[in-house]
Amino acid sequence: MTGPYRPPPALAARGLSKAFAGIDAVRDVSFVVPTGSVTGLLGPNGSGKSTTLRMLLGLVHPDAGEADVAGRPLAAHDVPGRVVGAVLDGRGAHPRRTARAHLRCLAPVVGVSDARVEEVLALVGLHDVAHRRTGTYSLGMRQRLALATALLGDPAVLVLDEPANGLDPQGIVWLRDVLTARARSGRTVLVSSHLVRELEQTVDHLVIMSAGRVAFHGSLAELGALHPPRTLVASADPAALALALAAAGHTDAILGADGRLVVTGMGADGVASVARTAGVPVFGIETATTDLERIFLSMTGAPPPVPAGPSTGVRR
Ligand SMILES: Nc1ncnc2c1ncn2[C@@H]1O[C@H](COP(=O)(O)OP(=O)(O)OP(=O)(O)O)[C@@H](O)[C@H]1O
Repeated sequence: MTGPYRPPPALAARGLSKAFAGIDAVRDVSFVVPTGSVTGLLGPNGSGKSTTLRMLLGLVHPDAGEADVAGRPLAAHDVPGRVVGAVLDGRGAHPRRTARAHLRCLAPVVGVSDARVEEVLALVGLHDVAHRRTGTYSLGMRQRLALATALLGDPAVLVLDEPANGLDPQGIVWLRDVLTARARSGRTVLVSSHLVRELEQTVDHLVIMSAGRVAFHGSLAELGALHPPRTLVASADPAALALALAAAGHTDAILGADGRLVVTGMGADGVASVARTAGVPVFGIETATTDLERIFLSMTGAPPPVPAGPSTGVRR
């Protein structure tokens, strides 16, 4: 019996490895990027994100492993530029060329017209400055132009390496909207960052890399399930409460540094009910939702990020 047709994943990495001068940059990396998702590739600097993206795009030859885009190697597609668009760094346009001329040059390569050039210029907010030479552009403007270049062929898959670099807070919100709109229309985005906050409101799937390996791969819900929320309870008698919880079959409670009992895997209502039944007074109870940044740091051993500056850490 055959089941319903399932499209291949938008991107698939199978056992990708790469060493430079004998030092592993990426080791046995496997993951899939589901079609229609915004998938975040998250990892500290030097964890192997760029090398992985370049292997997926056929720009770096892996020492071992294979990469597929929409079910086959990118080179096996007739017009690769219509299948995948990439932003690997903010450079790429000749500084003496205008943004419009740069895109018009590339349009025939991916088989689109000048009208599409105007469309992507408008989409990335560069229409009014498209006549200027790109050498006069700010880093954020160059990022927008790089995104316009990647979008030119309206590809099914977008691969973006740290696209938020150089964008101001409004730019990051704008980028987030562009990426989620692509996913809503059934296309796919793989976007890398070393900053959790840049991605956490945008992605539905995550690949977390640490020291060249995959530390986690799955949906945000699956990540959350690995790290259940904790309930913090201020009680006159935390020891009695811990005993009451244990008697109720719940043993995962420890005394926190601030004197509160930290109960993992049981919600505030449940803890309150046990406390009430046991007659243990409780004078404060709160749920500590597991934030993505804490999980990321625990998985990668990355140093805490610098406090959010003007171009990072934007929340809507
Ligand atoms: N062409 C290269 N030659 C030598 N070493 C390289 C090369 N490209 C990457 N590396 C090394 O491989 C490791 C992984 O680098 P990579 O750029 O893939 O990581 P990354 O997670 O993208 O980091 P970043 O966010 O800093 O770009 C690093 O130690 C890097 O120095």
